[in-house]
Amino acid sequence: MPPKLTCTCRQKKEARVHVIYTGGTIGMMRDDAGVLAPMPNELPKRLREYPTCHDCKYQPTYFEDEEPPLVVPPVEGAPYRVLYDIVEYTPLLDSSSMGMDDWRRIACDVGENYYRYDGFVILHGTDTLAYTASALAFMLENLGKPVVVTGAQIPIFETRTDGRDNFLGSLLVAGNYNIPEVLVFFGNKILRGCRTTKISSESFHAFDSPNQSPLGETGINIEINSRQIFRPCNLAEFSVHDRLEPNVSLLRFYPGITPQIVRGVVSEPMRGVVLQTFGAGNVPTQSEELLDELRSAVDRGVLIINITQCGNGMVAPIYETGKVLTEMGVVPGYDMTQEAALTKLAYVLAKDDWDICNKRKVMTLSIRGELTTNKVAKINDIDLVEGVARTLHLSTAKEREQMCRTFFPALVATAVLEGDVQKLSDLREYGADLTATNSDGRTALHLASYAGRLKICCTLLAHGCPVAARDRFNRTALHEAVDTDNHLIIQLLRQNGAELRDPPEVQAEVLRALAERQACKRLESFRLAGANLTLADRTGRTPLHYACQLGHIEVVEYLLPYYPSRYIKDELGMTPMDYAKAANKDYIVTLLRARDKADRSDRCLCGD
Ligand SMILES: NC(=O)C[C@H](N)C(=O)O
Repeated sequence: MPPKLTCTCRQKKEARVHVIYTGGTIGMMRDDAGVLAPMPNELPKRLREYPTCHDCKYQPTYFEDEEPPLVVPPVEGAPYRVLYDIVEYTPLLDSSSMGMDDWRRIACDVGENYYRYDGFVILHGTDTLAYTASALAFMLENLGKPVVVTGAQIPIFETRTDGRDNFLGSLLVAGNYNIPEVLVFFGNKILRGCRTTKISSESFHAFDSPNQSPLGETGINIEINSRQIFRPCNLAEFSVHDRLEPNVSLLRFYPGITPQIVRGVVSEPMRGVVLQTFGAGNVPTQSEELLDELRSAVDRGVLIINITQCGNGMVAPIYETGKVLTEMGVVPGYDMTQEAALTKLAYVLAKDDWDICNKRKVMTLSIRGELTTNKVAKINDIDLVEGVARTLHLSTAKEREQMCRTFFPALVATAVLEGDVQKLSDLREYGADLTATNSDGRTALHLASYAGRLKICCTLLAHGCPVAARDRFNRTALHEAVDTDNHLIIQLLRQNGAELRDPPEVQAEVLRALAERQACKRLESFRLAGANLTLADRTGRTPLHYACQLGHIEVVEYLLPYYPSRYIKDELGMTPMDYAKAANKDYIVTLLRARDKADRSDRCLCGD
């Protein structure tokens, strides 16, 4: 029999928050010498006695078999009354003593209680709080509820404590806001967990997220910047990834660092290393020995990530001293904090079903909003690709490749139609195949020729897009350029070896129709594309025969220079002149005679 609720249902607007108390200053007490140490069983007991932390008059809804929950006193503007319970860890730890096993324990406890609560608060020491918050952000996959990590600089039992505000603020955020992220609430700021770093050992504003503005702030009101929230665009079920690779390390460069020190860090059994380099990602390049240590580690399969020592900004390949790392296969970590880079590396390396290429790739992508890459900033379409990869839960290289095969042609087509050469190059760099064909067998070059995009045609040809590719209607890019009378593109394609290659009888029919329709511009397009304007149809008649018979003066004038002989006879033995005379096209007869005269005098001048 399920346990009974003390109220028939949750009729009241209540939210349930599960608090996990791991240790840290927030719950510590001072001994006579003023030294702080954790005190087991004190925090939950005392909180019931603090009117600011527990409203003893409120009748909460809870199951008969559980302890009555604590209740946050009413807060103006908060939609829900927050009920909370606390589980206390044994032993309570100063966060300096915490490690991967503790992150795993917290993640699993969140996992086990996930569906019973609306949100979670983790009470934690401040010293390594940013590491735990970052690790949880990666380990809690497809998180759909807030998990707020907080602590204090002064214990909650003391008069000047910051712990009470941090604790209550965290409870309110966890119970009232739909923020599906691991957050850090500290000193009135709501920060993304995997962007956070500790910046002060004394200030109440002990945390900051250097490359990302806060997700919210508390003042008179709680203000949430909803645009900043990282919302997973999928409906996948929440899960805990509880494995982490322990053999990961941080290596901070400093002037004078020796190859031996580098070797000590990157050698067996190390599987991943985060380099904290100078400025925009630079290392000393004078020592080949030092670079060789890194190079051979990468070759052995050690996943090495490059982040900056600077509090602000990101690694970017703008200096020779930084480029050397990228060239040897060190992966840029952009603007990740050291906490995010290390914990992400431990998480990614423990994904046994991902191959090394995929692991390297994921390290450069934002999977929880932990980094900004200049690539993503440069081209929004790639956000789309990443978004779709996340939505579809694509994690293996093969799955991503399949998705890209579907997506890239559409993105390439957009870049082609917009004439955006930069976007096209970005897409290519990102893995798009510019020579690919769609289901109709058409290439990007077909489209660019049709759309009249000369520069795009040049780029595509330079990247090996086949000039002679025929679609399922047997048409080439040259046909597209002819059909749109784009003479510059026709010439470009011809210079690159394009040919019409249509059967002569087909070409002759087309040219006849053009002469009849007086389409001189199109005739010129065909000529530039390599067509022979004197081609005769099945009756032996050329375009000039038809133009003369119909009296199309402009067409006759256009065609004449391309006819070395105007006395071509059709199957009836008739020349163009015969047709002009028979149809009484006197002006054309005059034109043809004038042309004969001019030819004769040309021949005399040449001495023929
Ligand atoms: N303010 C604190 O919580 C510092 C403490 N040493 C800890 O990290 O557990």
